[in-house]
Amino acid sequence: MASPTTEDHPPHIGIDGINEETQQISEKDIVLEKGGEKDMAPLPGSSSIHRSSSRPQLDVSGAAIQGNFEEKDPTILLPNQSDDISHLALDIGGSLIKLVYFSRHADRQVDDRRKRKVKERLGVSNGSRRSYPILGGRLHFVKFETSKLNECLDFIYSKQLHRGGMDSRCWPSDAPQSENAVIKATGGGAYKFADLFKERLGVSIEKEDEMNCLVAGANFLLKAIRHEAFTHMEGHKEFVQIDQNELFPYLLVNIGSGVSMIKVDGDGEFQRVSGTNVGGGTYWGLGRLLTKCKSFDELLELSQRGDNSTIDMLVGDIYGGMDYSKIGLSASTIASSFGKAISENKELEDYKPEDISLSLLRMISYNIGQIAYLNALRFGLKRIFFGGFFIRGHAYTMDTISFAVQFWSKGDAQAMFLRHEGFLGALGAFMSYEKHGLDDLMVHQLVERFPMGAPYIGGNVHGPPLGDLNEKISWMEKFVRKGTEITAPVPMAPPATTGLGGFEVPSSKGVLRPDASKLNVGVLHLVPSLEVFPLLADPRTYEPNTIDLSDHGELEYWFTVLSEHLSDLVDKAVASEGGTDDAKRRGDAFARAFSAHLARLMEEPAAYGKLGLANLLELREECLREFHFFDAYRTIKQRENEASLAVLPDLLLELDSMTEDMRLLTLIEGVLAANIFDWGSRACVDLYHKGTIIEIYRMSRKKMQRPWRVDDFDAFKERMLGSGERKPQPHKRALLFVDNSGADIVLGMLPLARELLRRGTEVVLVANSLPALNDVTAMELPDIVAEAAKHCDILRGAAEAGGLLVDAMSNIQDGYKEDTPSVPLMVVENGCGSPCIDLRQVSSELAAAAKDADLVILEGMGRSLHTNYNAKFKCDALKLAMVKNQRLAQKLVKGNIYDCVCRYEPAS
Ligand SMILES: CC(C)(COP(=O)(O)O)[C@@H](O)C(=O)NCCC(=O)O
Ligand SMILES: [Mn+2]
Repeated sequence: MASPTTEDHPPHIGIDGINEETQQISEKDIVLEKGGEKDMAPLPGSSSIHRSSSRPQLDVSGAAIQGNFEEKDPTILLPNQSDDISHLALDIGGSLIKLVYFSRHADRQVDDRRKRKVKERLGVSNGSRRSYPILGGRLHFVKFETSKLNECLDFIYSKQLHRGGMDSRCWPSDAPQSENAVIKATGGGAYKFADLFKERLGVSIEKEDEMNCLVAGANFLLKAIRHEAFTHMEGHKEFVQIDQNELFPYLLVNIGSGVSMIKVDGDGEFQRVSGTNVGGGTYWGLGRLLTKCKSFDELLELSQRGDNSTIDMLVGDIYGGMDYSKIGLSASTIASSFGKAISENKELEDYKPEDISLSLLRMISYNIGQIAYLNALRFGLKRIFFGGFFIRGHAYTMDTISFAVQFWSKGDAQAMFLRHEGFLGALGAFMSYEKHGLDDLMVHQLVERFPMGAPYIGGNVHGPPLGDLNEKISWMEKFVRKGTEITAPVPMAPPATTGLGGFEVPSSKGVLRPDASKLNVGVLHLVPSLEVFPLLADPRTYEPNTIDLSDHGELEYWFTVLSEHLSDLVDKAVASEGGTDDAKRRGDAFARAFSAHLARLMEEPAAYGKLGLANLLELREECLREFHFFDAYRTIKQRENEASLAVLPDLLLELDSMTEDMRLLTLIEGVLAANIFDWGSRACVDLYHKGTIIEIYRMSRKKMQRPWRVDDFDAFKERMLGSGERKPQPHKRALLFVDNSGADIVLGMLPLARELLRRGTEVVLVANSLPALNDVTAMELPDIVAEAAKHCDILRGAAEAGGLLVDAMSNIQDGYKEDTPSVPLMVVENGCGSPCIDLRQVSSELAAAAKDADLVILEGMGRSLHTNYNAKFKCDALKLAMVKNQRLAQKLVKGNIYDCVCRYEPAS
């Protein structure tokens, strides 16, 4: 093997991100000044991560939750904490600077009685929280070209990241700066630019060993991020579920300017087993000389149009166009990179730059893939993860590396790539801050978001300062004008392979935008209070999405649906904010941002992780919130609630006059019929022009004849009412995942809840934490229940018992109240703000409520069809929805729009 190993220690060996020049500088800067002592930076391969003690640390003594303990992002008061914590870390490589920084969530101090009552009644515990608190907050990933270091320093300064507090709302920027402010950094530039940081920002760089950081970063990502690792073969990206218990050992191949290969055996347990000096720097350096390209990305983009057979010597060139099939080589396999150049009487100018670029890319990628595999073989490692910014999410590079690994291992080993490929070192440096509390965060406590702005910062497209809405909007306005390519979906060509050997031409074509890799990572929201829903039969195999958008036809269809909804949604959103000029401007920016996301995902569906329909619907809501539209359907919801509450007394009278059997059927019919009030469905919205709310409700009720398309009503009835003389035990506690406002909740789910209460079952209404379309929220529900309770003793008694009526009932005449003890009716928030629900990440109050529940009712298309249709529960489950989309009806239930689903599954 041509590449040197660690034992050789040749002077030219490439360490990721450090070129020869920076290494020389590092040699003299490697001695750290620390109180006059000389402290050597740890050598690569040392076995544990260096925990700084000179760094100010979070002082968690006396820590307490401020305000309400069950806040989604609880604020934790650290009374003994001085404000000089700087959770910013850097990886300053030869070509790129990577920043990871933490910002605390804005405080959301709502004095919410409902939550306190729920906590009291359900005994909500700390859940999986550890003994010391972690701050709810966000991890941001940003990068700059090293040549634009000044921009990076400006960015740090503008956000005051060096001053201690990450978030000017928490730690005012005019707070006195700590004398000894320190920032953790790794990479050669941590040595090279230390003085500049001191001069420009007044901060000292505390150097962290590069290998330690890479490993710590990779371990964190592989354990904490669900869709982090993926395979990439012949243009097809597939996320790999990593079982934490089977993660180690693995080979980490970090491709920076040079390449490091590290055998990782555990947290802080690793050894740099090999490396090669032929890496990203080689591609860029040679490529620049040979093609005159001005940037790495330009060179990479050039390769997309290249044909390496004009310059590489292929097997076919040697064998007269034939395969050498006896040893498994096709005619198109590269026999010798650049080999044709020796036999042709040509000069450099005679070769196309694009062919040269492709030839170089293939040469280097194959070489790295092959060396990586040989090292995996040497140590018996099955998993190889490739990271580093050489890869840049570039499909062809990944395909080439994968091909090499597959080819040489004969399919035994697999190359895997990481979404945060370039941030391993910076993340590791971040992890080296002591007691930030992130080391053992779990997958369900992290939610990744893709705001407009953050991913674009640095490089040639500049994003707005995060959090500044106004600048974000003007940036969106400029951005769409500038980056037109992002709004134009690129069709995906099927890969062209040649059977035995390599690819003829890059199989993963498409436009490589210069900012491509910036779009692949979002902001990690750390929400310590999220938990896995305890009633899932098997959380490991649970997949929330029913519709897998990796099917291109599906993807195209839903993208069209969402694009067509957009102008209507913008109108509603703008109207909800009074139709002001500011609202219109924000509406415009939202539409641009969401369209840009759609275009990006159309081009690369797995760019943000595994993509299902639920993710798209959630992205839309997130995007609205990003442009400060917090409840676009507020007025519509209010109007529909009022209209439905007005007819509720008549409905209850009608129900009470029925037999038990008849009543149960009418109640389920009522839920299905009222689910027609869905402002997310194009067909339903068209219907609303044709009549009043009550007229549409009646029409829908009339069409409810059984059998429904999926009809397990008889089984459900038998469980509820028994058969013959046998009267079954009522359920102890039912969780009702409610959906829309208006008729859906008032005339559908509340009467069903009332029936369960009447039968002695405790009822927990589970509603959204944040608004999404016309879904009812947990904040809104107590008032609706209180209004309904004015007409119903059962609801009133239960709501009182559940602590829902403290305020709302004070205006009811005393004479009306009864003292009969009642099973409680409660309301809990589900932890999300989407029309769908991922039960791997729910609020801790819902998780607590689930502990004693033996019946789950999921209602609506989002929660029971788009997600959870195939979910299995430990307890009885009923899924109720009207299918309000023709294509979904055909695909899921082989039926038609407005068909209904009543799916009952006893405890598994
Ligand atoms: C967004 C929704 C899931 C909401 O449905 P719900 O959960 O309220 O029943 C649904 O309206 C939907 O899938 N709409 C997009 C498809 C369409 O317009 O046909
Ligand atoms: Mn809904």
